[in-house]
Amino acid sequence: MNLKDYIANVPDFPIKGIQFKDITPLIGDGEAFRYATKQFVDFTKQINADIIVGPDARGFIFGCPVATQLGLGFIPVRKPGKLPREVIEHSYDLEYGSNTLCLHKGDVKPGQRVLIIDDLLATGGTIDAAIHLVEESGGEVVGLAFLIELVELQGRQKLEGYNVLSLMKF
Ligand SMILES: O=P(O)(O)OC[C@H]1O[C@H](OP(=O)(O)OP(=O)(O)O)[C@H](O)[C@@H]1O
Ligand SMILES: Nc1ncnc2[nH]cnc12
Repeated sequence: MNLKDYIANVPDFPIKGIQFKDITPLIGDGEAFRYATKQFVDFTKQINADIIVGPDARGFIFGCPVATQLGLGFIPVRKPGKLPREVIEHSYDLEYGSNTLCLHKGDVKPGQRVLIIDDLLATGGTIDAAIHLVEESGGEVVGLAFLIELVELQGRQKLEGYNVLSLMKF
């Protein structure tokens, strides 16, 4: 299966100059969604992760099915004002703006083997923030998995030393 057939390119969204990669055709197709999830499940087994972390919001779409298929927990990393208990937070820039991500204090346990799953790696700001939060909690980031990597934006440079999987490169 060629997963690229299920990604729509949308020029100038959300602002002029951005080539937005729309994943909704992929997740709207049962076979394509299952195929992508299977790649993530195989990677999770291979690196022996014991918990999945996913950034708000598209990281939830791919992280949750992997967690349920393997009987692992899922921990959300969320945008500000969404998590009800005490959080730790980290701010970052992205391709179109800046943001802050939050993680409930104590959700990731010291020594846990964490796989972070997100839909897309662009500048790497989001994943870098998620890594900071997991490591500040004492978790060990044993893998980073993305559906899409935007190679020109060089997000991978921020991820040296980590085990990175991307299912598609644009
Ligand atoms: O590598 P980066 O430059 O950080 O960009 C990648 C991030 O950007 C998008 O999320 P966005 O913040 O747009 O939020 P959403 O998932 O709620 O749409 C995408 O889902 C990644 O999380
Ligand atoms: N070009 C892009 N397409 C979709 N999501 C993104 N997140 C950051 N850059 C993106």
